[in-house]
Amino acid sequence: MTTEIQNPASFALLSGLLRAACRDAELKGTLIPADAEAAQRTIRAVAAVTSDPDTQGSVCIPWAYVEAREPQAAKGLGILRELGLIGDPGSPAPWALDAAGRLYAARFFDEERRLAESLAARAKSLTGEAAPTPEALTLVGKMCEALGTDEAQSAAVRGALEQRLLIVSGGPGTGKTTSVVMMLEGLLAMKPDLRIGLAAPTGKAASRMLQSIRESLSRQPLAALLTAMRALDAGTSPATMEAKTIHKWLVTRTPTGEMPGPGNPMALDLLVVDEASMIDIHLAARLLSALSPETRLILLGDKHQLAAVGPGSVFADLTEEEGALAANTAVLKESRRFERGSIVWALASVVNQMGIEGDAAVSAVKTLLTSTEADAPGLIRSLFGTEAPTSARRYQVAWHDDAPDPQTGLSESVRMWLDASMEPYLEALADCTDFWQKHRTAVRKSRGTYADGKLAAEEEKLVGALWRALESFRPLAAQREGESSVAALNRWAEGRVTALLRQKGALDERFPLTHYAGRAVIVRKNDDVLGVFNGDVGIELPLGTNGVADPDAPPRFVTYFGRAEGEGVRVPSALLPEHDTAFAMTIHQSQGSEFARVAVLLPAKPDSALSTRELLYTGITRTKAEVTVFGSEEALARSVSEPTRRLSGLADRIREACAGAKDV
Ligand SMILES: Nc1ncnc2c1ncn2[C@@H]1O[C@H](COP(=O)(O)OP(=O)(O)OP(=O)(O)O)[C@@H](O)[C@H]1O
Repeated sequence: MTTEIQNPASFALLSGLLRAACRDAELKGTLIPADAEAAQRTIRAVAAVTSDPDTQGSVCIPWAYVEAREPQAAKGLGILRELGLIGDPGSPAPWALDAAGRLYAARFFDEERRLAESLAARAKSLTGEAAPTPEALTLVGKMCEALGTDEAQSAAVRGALEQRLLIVSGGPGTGKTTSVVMMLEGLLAMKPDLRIGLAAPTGKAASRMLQSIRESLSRQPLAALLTAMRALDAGTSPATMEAKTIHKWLVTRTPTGEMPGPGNPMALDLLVVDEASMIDIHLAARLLSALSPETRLILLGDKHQLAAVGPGSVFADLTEEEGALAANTAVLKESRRFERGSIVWALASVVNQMGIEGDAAVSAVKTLLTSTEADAPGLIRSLFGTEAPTSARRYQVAWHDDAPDPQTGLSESVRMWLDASMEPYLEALADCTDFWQKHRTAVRKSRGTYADGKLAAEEEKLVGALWRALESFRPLAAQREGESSVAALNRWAEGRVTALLRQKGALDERFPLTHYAGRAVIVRKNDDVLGVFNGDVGIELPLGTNGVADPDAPPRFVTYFGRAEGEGVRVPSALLPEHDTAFAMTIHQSQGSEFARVAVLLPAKPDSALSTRELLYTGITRTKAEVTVFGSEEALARSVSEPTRRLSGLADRIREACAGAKDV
């Protein structure tokens, strides 16, 4: 979200510094007033560019961009250079101008350069002892053959053995996890005591990767990895495997007792990073600086997804076609989730302008979104020459363009969608509420489960159904606040839930309605002790009165976090780290999740800089069955035609660093 992007703040700080230095020079008489005026105008142009929503999240500003806004900027630039405020990269000046005319806050330039150098240093193919053994190569070759992998997936799997740096980009269901499992098998065959780190920008994504590896292993049993996982579970493995957020890895002390960093790398042979498109330039630079040049690094992500909230577009820069890291990059295109020829595959392809571009892509998206199940195959055939897959999952798509009303901030069609999607949730909540009311005074344990085993099992079943109902739908919005926003969706959903509770006499309105049974929440911070992570979604349940009802005490709640396997986790709501209501979430927050019914709310203002191709792509690819897009024709057209514009010189820096990199 624009307000969360940090780099304009840092640019603003620096433009303040520039301004102060100019004033100082003017006072000292080293600048004549006309020059001072030119310099000030230039600084104003820089400030305007950095606060422009179109360039937010950028790491640098092209000088030509500033000049376009302030035609006399070249003169001002000269003055600022003379004052020593803008220098060549590497000079002590607070601003740096690179050879391609990009203006950087010097700290950003330095980060970009350091990141590029460490990537380049590990980009060479491995030779000598680190090179893959013929046995390991044969092993992965056989696995790929048995699975029938295509060239890209086979190259990715082989690449993990042959290189210290591997970047794998692929959309949902393109086989990233399956490939990682085969890579681990091959690497464990070479080194049975492999120290494996799994990392992701969010705790939820990190634990999901471990879970996906286990699930993938159950589909495709592999001897070395299965043995290692079993031994890991039993605590007897020579190998190690741990999943944590990147932030957590960066504060986990190494055997030296110090935090990892330059000169004190993490004690790992391999680090696999998932959801790498969510990593900003600061985090990427920190992560690379804390890795030994010997550690293998595998970055997994989807280059078409939204860029990080923070500055930079690291993953997109690394996977640039014909970029310097092309030999280290594999792009997986064959999605098993959205099969070639299916409607979501077609939509994602047109949004990403693959095969169809420009205005044709805009009109194709509109036609596809308004097609019926009967006419979609013919349409897809005419657009792509592709037949609908016979085994494809059935998907439904729709689009509504009615405007939000000022009172609710939602359009009528969004409200209807939400009401229909919430029906099973409200039914499940009604069943739960009846149960809780019936057993109001039954004795409960600290986390709200009933002391009586039979009651506990019955409640777990009802709560499980409530959880599944919540996980079956999710409205996703581009905006947090205002019209067509997460806040407006949450207000509407909250109204429905509280109305049900009120009707059942289960709402104590003497107290503020911050907590109530059935409230969906999303955790904003990791808490390792409680075992909940940033991005985890839970449902508040009443804690009960434990047989001693105090009529004046405010009701207490626990938050239930469902798990794919086994019983959910219950955490007293009073202990929860920072969290928000989450019947709806931002498209940013939805990365890495999927739901049967998805609504994608485009920004209400058609010219909003939030409407980007990456936003629409990320939103529609969260679906498992149905996706409905809500937004005006203008907002939809802009979302298809506007790619995210993040300006950075990382691809150039990597090219320079690779050209100068010595053999590792
Ligand atoms: N080469 C292949 N041939 C057939 N099926 C495959 C192949 N590779 C992966 N699959 C299957 O495709 C499905 C999706 O694969 P996988 O979970 O590895 O994708 P992913 O890219 O990790 O997905 P996501 O990260 O979006 O969950 C799985 O059922 C997997 O078994």
